Amino acid sequence: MTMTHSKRFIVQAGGQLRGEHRVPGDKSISHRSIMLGALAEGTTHVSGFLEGEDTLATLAAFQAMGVKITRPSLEAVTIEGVGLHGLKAPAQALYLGNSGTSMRLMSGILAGQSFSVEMTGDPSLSRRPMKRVTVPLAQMGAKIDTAENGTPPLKIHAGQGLQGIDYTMPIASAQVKSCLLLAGLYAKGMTCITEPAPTRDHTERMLRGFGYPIQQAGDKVCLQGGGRLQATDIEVPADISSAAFFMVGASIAAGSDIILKHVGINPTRIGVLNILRLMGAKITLLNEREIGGEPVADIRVQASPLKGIRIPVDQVPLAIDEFPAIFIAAACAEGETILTDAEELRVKESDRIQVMADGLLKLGISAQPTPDGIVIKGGQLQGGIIDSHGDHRIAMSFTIAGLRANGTIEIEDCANVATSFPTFIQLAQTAGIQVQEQEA
Ligand SMILES: O=C(O)C1=C[C@@H](OP(=O)(O)O)[C@@H](O)[C@H](O)C1
Ligand SMILES: C=C(OP(=O)(O)O)C(=O)O
Repeated sequence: MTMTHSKRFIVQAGGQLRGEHRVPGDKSISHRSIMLGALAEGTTHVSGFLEGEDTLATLAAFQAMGVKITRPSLEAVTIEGVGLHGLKAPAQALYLGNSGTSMRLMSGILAGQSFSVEMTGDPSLSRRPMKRVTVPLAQMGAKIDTAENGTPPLKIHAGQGLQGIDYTMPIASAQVKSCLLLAGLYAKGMTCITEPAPTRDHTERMLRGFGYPIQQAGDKVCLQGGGRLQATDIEVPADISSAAFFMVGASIAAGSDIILKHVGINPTRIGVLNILRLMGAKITLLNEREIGGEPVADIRVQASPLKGIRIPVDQVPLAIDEFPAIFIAAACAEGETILTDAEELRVKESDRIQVMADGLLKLGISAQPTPDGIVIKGGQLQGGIIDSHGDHRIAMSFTIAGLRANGTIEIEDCANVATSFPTFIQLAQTAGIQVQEQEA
């Protein structure tokens, strides 16, 4: 399969962000709503679902395994759960597109099935490391074949009979933690996962929401296999990872004043908010409330001068997907911003350290990659041509950069923005960015 280069964004320099806007539903929660809804007993109704290519890949995969899933409207999904043991062998390999979350979490679920199944992905997903899940799953008893270097496709063999595990993760990864907890549902005995640093805890919250007991103490989370999930209704909040582009945009563009409605502010997801505040951003949380076990707020962001900082290492896992946007804030800040302990950025949809550094250099900003981070010196952004390498978050970050550039920015290979934020261009235009999308 060849990479699609089918879309290009053209961003005119300048502008400011105004108004009240709601970005689409949280991607992590949307994936999990399909997975847990499918494995539950009874009918789960989801509202606020992210209609993105990644989450639709998860949805289609469960349909292919015999789960009846309907969509009464674009953002509403009804899942008729089949119970933990009701999935059926799909007729062919499950194609998961660009979505690491789908493949890693589903490998935990599929390791517990009585049928064999193969998972494949696009060229980006086919380069991503899977040993982080296949190694501990093998310790639980699973038999999984990968390509030679531990990358997809993954072939999961039937009926291996999993055992619980007490596993300390070498990397802070919510995908690994979630994969093993989901495998733990099928395992004999207890499965316990210890994380080296806190990561997003949607799986734990949602398992509880589906009535599954979870024990948590400090950095360790445990569950006992062999229980059942009870269907529930899920209201998905707006995705802070999508809101992040507009939080940075409003901070850097003079005169901006924007409100982002109904955004999930789970403490394990608000690294971007904490980091921007440390840089001097003016961010106010309004109308804080809790919906379906997740904290939510409207986020007001007003333009304000930013300064470079050394990013606290404890914030790194809490802002892991927001760094491309944070790097644009750093490029507009006074002084140097230093990021360390973030080597994980090199194995996302692209090498986000190198690809962002290359792009920032093209726009006249000094950006020095290091093995586990980057040093960015704020300055005047110029116009230029950027290769997003098919990475949605790179494409959206350089769109926001246009607000502070002194020339037109052209961004290549943007089709994958639809994986997480299919309405990005319309929302960006409505909010005040002069951006056009072209077929390339
Ligand atoms: O669990 C999840 O939903 C996710 C976890 C993170 O990945 P890692 O677990 O690899 O850090 C994040 O980058 C990804 O976009 C979504
Ligand atoms: C890393 C990301 O997603 P995934 O791992 O699901 O591909 C992301 O959305 O930035």
